[in-house]
Parts: sequence; C-alpha cells; structure tokens
Amino acid sequence: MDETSRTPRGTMMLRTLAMPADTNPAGDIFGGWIMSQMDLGGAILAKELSRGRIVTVAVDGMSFHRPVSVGDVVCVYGECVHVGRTSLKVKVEVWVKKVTGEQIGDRFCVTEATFSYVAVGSDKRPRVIPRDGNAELQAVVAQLGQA
Ligand SMILES: CC(=O)SCCNC(=O)CCNC(=O)[C@H](O)C(C)(C)COP(=O)(O)OP(=O)(O)OC[C@H]1O[C@@H](n2cnc3c(N)ncnc32)[C@H](O)[C@@H]1OP(=O)(O)O
Repeated sequence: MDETSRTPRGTMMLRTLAMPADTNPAGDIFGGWIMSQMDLGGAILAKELSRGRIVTVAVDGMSFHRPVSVGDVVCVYGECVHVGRTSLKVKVEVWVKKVTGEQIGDRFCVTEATFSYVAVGSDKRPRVIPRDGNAELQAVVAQLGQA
C-alpha cells in the first residue's frame, strides 16, 4: 500500500522536532538519528509490556521511504507484533507531519522496521516476560491470538 494513503499503525510512543543538528551533509535529517528515535520509541513499548529492563537484539526490514526535513514534526508509532518467552517484536513506523511551507498539514510514513527486544535481568541475561497480572501484555497476546 502507498505509505501516504493509510494511517499509522500502533500507538504514538514519541513525538519530537527534527533539528538542524540532526542533518547529514546534504541537509536532510540523518538516518542514524531517525533509527535512534525508532529504537527509543520501540523500547518504551517493550519496557512497558515486559515490565522492566530490555535490550535491543535485532532490527529487521529497515526501509527509508522519504527524507525528513528540518522543522518536520517526527512521530514514532509502535505496535507489538509478537510476544515470546523472553523477547518481543515491535513494528515501528515513523510519520512526519509538515507544519510549515507548501505541504503544511501533510502526514506521511517516512521509515519503518521491526525491532526485537529481549527482557533482561540485573545480570543482563534473558528473563521471562511476566504474564500473570500483566493486563497490558495479556491484551496484546489476546489480540495476536497467542493466548
Ligand atoms: C551491541 C550493542 O550494544 S547493541 C545495543 C544494545 N543491545 C545489547 O547490548 C544486546 C546485546 N546482546 C545480548 O546481550 C544477548 O544477545 C541477549 C541477552 C540479548 C540475548 O542473549 P542470548 O544468549 O542470545 O539469549 P537466548 O538465546 O536465550 O535468546 C533469548 C531470546 O532472544 C531471542 N533472540 C536472540 N537473538 C535474536 C535475534 N538476533 N533476533 C531476534 N530474537 C533473538 C530468542 O529468540 C529468545 O526469545 P524467546 O525467549 O522469546 O524465545
């Protein structure tokens, strides 16, 4: 589907402004900054669902659809698409909202990827993601049909 003709997937986890300090030599926003925002947004969701410390273990299917410009409002959406024993997968999308210029009001998806997070304990080893009493996780598991 054309990324401009749909709505964001998931919940908005982060909203920020693309600043001049985040540009590449061509003047567009640096892809590494966008990936960092994606990891932060996905990690917030993973921490909430797993109720504790997590680490990023993999990133799959990173696609940059359109450039981001200084002054764009950058919104990171996350949706949990898999719950494992100690790991979670979060589909992350970055959407831009134009707030100045000829495109004002336009919203479109600029980047997407799937981030894998592993819940870890204080020893930095994988820990089992708690399900009992974890209503938020239970809701996700039920929605995914993994119950
Ligand atoms: C290097 C960096 O600084 S990157 C940024 C921050 N990230 C990190 O520091 C993480 C570094 N990596 C690690 O510490 C380890 O690889 C750990 C703790 C994440 C995993 O340790 P492992 O011994 O591989 O764990 P183990 O094999 O038991 O797997 C644990 C879970 O991770 C999942 N997993 C492991 N590797 C991957 C991978 N590449 N992609 C997706 N899931 C993975 C497993 O499927 C398993 O999930 P499940 O329990 O839900 O079935």
